[in-house]
Amino acid sequence: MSKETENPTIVFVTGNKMKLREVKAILGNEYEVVNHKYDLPEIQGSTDEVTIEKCRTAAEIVKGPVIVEDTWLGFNAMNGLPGAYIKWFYQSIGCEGLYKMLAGFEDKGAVAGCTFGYCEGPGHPVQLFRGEVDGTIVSPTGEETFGWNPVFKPNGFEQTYAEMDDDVKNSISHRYKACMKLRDFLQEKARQK
Ligand SMILES: O=P(O)(O)OP(=O)(O)OP(=O)(O)OC[C@H]1O[C@@H](n2cnc3c(O)ncnc32)[C@H](O)[C@@H]1O
Ligand SMILES: [Mg+2]
Repeated sequence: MSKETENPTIVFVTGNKMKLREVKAILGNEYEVVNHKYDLPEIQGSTDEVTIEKCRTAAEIVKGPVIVEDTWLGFNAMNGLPGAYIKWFYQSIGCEGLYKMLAGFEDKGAVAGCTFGYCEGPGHPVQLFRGEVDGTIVSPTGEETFGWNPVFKPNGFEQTYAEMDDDVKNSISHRYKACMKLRDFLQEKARQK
C-alpha cells in the first residue's frame, strides 16, 4: 500500500521494544519512526547527562539525526533515587522489591519521567525534552508487560500504568509529555527550513 503523503522520518536509537512501541503510538501519525536497535552505554550521572551522552554516541553510530530517550523513576522519600538507575533496581529486585523499598517510609510519592535527546549528527549539540508525571508507588497491580508499570499509579487516576489501556497511558504518560515537546521542536525546525 502506498501512502498519500510521506511523513518525515525519526531515527530512534533504543534497545527497548516497549519504548519504541509507545513512541510509535504517540508520534506515528505524524512521523515515520525508524528503530536502530542498539543498547547504548549509559554513564553514571544525572538523567540529563546520561541522555546527552547516549545521544552523542547514537549520532556517531547513525551518522545523522537521531533521538534517544532515558527513563527514570524517582521516589520522593529518597530524594529522587533510584532515578536514572531504576533499570538496574528493576532488573535486580523487580516490581515487588521496588514496592518494598518504600516499606519504611510514609511518603509513597514518586515521579516517573523521561528525557528525549535530539542530535542533528556527529559533533552537533544535543537538545533535551523532558516529561514528568507525579504519582504513587503501590503494591504491584496489573500485568507486568513493561517494566515498573504495575507499581506506578499516576495522580488523578485509579489505575496503575499497567492496568490502563495503552491508549490511556499514551495520552497522559511522562513519555507522551516529552514526545509533545519533541514534536513541537521538530515542527518549528521544519518551518524554519
Ligand atoms: O536502550 P534504551 O532506550 O536505553 O532502553 P532501556 O531499556 O535501557 O531503558 P532505560 O535505560 O531508559 O531504563 C529505564 C528502565 O525503566 C523501564 N521503563 C522505561 N519506560 C517505562 C515505562 O513507561 N513504564 C515502565 N517501565 C519503563 C525500562 O524497561 C528500563 O528497565
Ligand atoms: Mg538504557
